[in-house]
Amino acid sequence: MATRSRKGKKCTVIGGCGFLGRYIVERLLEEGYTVSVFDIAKTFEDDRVKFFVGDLCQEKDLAPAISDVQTVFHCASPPPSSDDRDLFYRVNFVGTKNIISACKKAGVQKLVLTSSASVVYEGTDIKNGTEDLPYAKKPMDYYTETKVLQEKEVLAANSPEENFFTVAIRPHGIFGPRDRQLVPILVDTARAGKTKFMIGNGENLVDFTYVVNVAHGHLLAAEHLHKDSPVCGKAFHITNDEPIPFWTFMSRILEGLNYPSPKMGLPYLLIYYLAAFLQLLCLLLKPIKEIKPTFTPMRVALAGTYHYYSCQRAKQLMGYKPVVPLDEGIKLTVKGYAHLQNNN
Ligand SMILES: NC(=O)C1=CN([C@@H]2O[C@H](COP(=O)(O)OP(=O)(O)OC[C@H]3O[C@@H](n4cnc5c(N)ncnc54)[C@H](O)[C@@H]3O)[C@@H](O)[C@H]2O)C=CC1
Ligand SMILES: CC(C)=CCC[C@@H](C)[C@H]1CC[C@H]2C3=C(CC[C@]12C)[C@@]1(C)CCC(=O)C[C@@H]1CC3
Repeated sequence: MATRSRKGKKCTVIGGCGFLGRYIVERLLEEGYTVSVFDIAKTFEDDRVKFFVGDLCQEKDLAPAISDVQTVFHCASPPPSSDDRDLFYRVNFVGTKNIISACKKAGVQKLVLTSSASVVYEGTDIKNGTEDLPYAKKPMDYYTETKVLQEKEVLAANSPEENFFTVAIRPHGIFGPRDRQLVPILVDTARAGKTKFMIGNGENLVDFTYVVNVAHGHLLAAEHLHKDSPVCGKAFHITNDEPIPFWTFMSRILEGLNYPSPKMGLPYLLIYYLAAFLQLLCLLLKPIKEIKPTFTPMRVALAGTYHYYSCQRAKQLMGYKPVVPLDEGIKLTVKGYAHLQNNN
């Protein structure tokens, strides 16, 4: 009993120096957990946290970081903007198999994976999609392709007979202060004068999820992960439960940072096929010059289609509900990015 209670509040966050990972760490500390962080790069200091710097692609690096802990949170991934197929495969697929193997050897009881709602997205409308939707047969990019492989691996590893329980959390469009993808890329796009027009008619509803709600969903999942729990071996959408027109959300952020927001829409299919052509051109020119287009087919699809998800399963099985409403999350985010304000 002593061993179990001693391990009970000890956990490791793999990818804990990242945008979401650090919020999970902060939430765990608030809840009285003993927290270790494993990451390939240490990006912050906190005397309450034990840091392990290593590469999850090397299973031997993992062992010291997960020794004597009950729960591992795995939220490491290469940035979705990367186009390095091999990196995605090594980190998200092979690396995740390393984590499963290392957890089982170390006697870790719970593995909480940060997956993505995008694992069912193929660039066409999804309205109030449930977790029962099939995995994307034709993922739109390498990132999504390896997130599908990763989630399948983790859920299949759920093994009550080995006292090893797994769960996958599927957030979508995570935003908040310290984000490295959404707001910084949006501001760069605005500064390049590329947000004069919106893609599509601006009516498509999308889930954007304030980061504290995602961290909250991860802790709820860990707390409900135990023998005979209906949570084991399942995926859960975690959203703000407030789908919003994509360009309304973007305009709120842009105007909050004093950038002009798009007023006119361009035909979605025209921009999508233009983006696909540009992607092919960049591929052909790669041996001569590396060009990274802002509007990739995936981003155009995300900007021009409906994609919002039901979190009913998380509400029913984990008692999930967002702790920060969307409007408040947007205000906190704008405030957190004052340094990116338009001063012209
Ligand atoms: N940002 C978003 O909108 C969404 C993100 N996700 C998922 O959430 C998770 C966290 O995403 P973010 O916090 O946005 O990413 P991030 O890039 O801020 O954090 C990822 C962390 O993983 C670490 N990492 C990468 N490769 C590693 C390796 N080989 N060994 C050890 N550590 C490594 C990085 O150093 C970084 O600290 C990812 O799994 C991502 O797929 C899911 C849905 C939406
Ligand atoms: C069209 C344009 C240039 C918009 C600027 C914002 C975009 C960079 C974000 C809008 C939706 C975001 C998003 C993700 C990354 C950043 C955006 C494309 C993810 C692909 C990140 C990883 C995931 O798991 C799914 C996310 C979907 C939404």
